[in-house]
Amino acid sequence: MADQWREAMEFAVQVAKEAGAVIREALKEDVSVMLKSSPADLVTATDQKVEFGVVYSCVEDKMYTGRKGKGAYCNGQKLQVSGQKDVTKSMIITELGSNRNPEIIKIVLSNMERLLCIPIHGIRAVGTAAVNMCLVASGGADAYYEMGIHCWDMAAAAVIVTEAGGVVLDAKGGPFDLMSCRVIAASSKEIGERISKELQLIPLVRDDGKKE
Ligand SMILES: O=P([O-])([O-])O[C@@H]1[C@@H](O)[C@H](O)[C@@H](O)[C@H](O)[C@@H]1O
Ligand SMILES: [Mg+2]
Repeated sequence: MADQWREAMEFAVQVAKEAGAVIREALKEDVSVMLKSSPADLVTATDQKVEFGVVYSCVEDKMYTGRKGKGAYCNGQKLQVSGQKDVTKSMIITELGSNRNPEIIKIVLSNMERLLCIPIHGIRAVGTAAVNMCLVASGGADAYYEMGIHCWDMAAAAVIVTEAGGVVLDAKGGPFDLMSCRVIAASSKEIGERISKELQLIPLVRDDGKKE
């Protein structure tokens, strides 16, 4: 796993340099620094725009990478979303999340119920936002949505999804907002927007602390 992290680090440093970003010394240090500071994904932004993302799924030993305008890859193989547009044929990933407030749990479950009743084909939960989004990028699922996650959960994978031909949207529809703590990643705009119509929003505190 350390080798994979080093590879991710080297890729990150190389792309960041090309993008003219200032690289923090910590990024060049030992892999253990990264393991402490970034558990699942690694991302560097230029002018507040995400340029590239790396997600490493240690369970499967899969390294997902995506770079704006240059495509998305898994272990070197080009990624492409399923392209599914028909929500009734869609396999959707979501998570139960970590919030144990009974009112929030009710919303999470009722959102799943509404989607199942459209009907959609099925729902899966893999366990982590970053890998869920990469599954959409690789065509293994047609969409993923979640509310209550953070910018570090989705920044890297958002590039990977869009570079694989998918879309990232806000959970209420409209443009994706990295600081909003919610996302829909989909294989097509049609499926993403259809899902957003069914979702009751969960009250959240944004990552940047701004009011909605
Ligand atoms: O354990 P935690 O960091 O609060 O939160 C988890 C996230 O890290 C994960 O990416 C998300 O998809 C899960 O649903 C869960 O919420
Ligand atoms: Mg987390």
